[in-house]
Amino acid sequence: MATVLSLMAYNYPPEKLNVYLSDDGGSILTFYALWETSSFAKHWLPFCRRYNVEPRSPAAYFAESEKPNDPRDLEEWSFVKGLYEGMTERIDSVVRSANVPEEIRENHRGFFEWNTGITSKDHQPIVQVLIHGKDRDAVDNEGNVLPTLVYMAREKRPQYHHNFKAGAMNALIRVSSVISNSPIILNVDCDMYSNNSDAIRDAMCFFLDQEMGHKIAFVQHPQNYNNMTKNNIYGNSFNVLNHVELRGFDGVGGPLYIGTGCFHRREVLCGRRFTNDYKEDWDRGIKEKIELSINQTEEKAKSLATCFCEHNTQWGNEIGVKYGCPVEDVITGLTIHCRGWKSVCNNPPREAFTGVGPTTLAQTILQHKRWSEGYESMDHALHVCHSCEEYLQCI
Ligand SMILES: O=c1ccn([C@@H]2O[C@H](COP(=O)(O)OP(=O)(O)O[C@H]3O[C@H](CO)[C@@H](O)[C@H](O)[C@H]3O)[C@@H](O)[C@H]2O)c(=O)[nH]1
Ligand SMILES: [Mn+2]
Repeated sequence: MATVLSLMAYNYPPEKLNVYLSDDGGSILTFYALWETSSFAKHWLPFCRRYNVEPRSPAAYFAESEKPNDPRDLEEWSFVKGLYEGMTERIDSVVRSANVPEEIRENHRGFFEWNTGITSKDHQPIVQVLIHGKDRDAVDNEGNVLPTLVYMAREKRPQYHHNFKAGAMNALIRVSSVISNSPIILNVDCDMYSNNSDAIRDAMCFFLDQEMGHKIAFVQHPQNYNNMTKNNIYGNSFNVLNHVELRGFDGVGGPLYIGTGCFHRREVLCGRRFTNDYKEDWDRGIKEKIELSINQTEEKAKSLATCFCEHNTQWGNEIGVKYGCPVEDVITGLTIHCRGWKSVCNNPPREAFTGVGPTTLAQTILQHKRWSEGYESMDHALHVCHSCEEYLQCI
């Protein structure tokens, strides 16, 4: 939930921010935690703005920040810290008992989705708009608009292949297209958080650049970790990758997509090829006039998160994140480059994203096995693609 709060608290107009949590486990516990988070956000966001808080993950901030000296600041700091600890204690206790009590379930209609005894591998699509930015009552404790906040769990059925993270990302692209449809999509893995509240503004500078902006498909940030061991004996902090290779890719039109901390143009992710006269439609977001009620929007979104909706379509192939490869991110980035686009690696002095990476030998081996298998399967796929071969030869 700290990830979600760090993203909701970006230094960016809240009416333009829409945060989606994709829960591939389809768990009522995650839904409960997000429902709690939506209330805490009403205190956290104004607090972040007033005190220019960094980082905006409350877990990271309270773990590293010093108590303020000014008594009035201290009072507010302690109040918000208390609210955060209260929330995490309630969530931990519900998770320990693996049950959301009836008196809590009555507070939000979203809990009804779990009334039929669903399991993580067999359930209907769930989309719940917890905060709707256009709702006049959806304001923080200072009366400011809140970002839209959506919970989603795509449909899972044992007889349908779910395509792992790529499948989840594609469902997210479709669901968000009927709720916000913003031209830029940022994806952040659940084990990372935003560490720099200006990261959206920074990334937008690349997309809006008068000379180069129209050529840029995505802005990728390095994957930094804050849990590395002192001697970093398995090399998991990826110093060479983050500080040399990612930048070095500039020579061939920019880095590949590495799965998290990446801002994409929606249209490009959905398969658009580059043309020199390309112009972004910055007003493409859902317009107020044609807006449906929250219920209608949720129903429409659910229909786009079913197992069946990708049947006989190009999703996972020509449209969206690619299927069939354990490194779905890298192959998707390559495909985008092959369609003529460029990308940018941005590594601001205050790291834009950070999170947890592998620290033990077992975790390291598991990750490298997955990546090696991914690169190997990609190698086969790319030999049939002429423009990819050209790009690879440049590398
Ligand atoms: O069936 C799945 C599997 C994973 N995920 C999500 O995918 C993300 C990444 O998964 P994680 O287990 O953290 O994988 P890593 O090994 O850390 O993944 C690295 O390698 C992947 C493949 O190259 C990239 O997608 C990741 O961004 C990159 O951090 C997480 O947010 C998961 O919730 C799903 O939504 N559905
Ligand atoms: Mn990870």
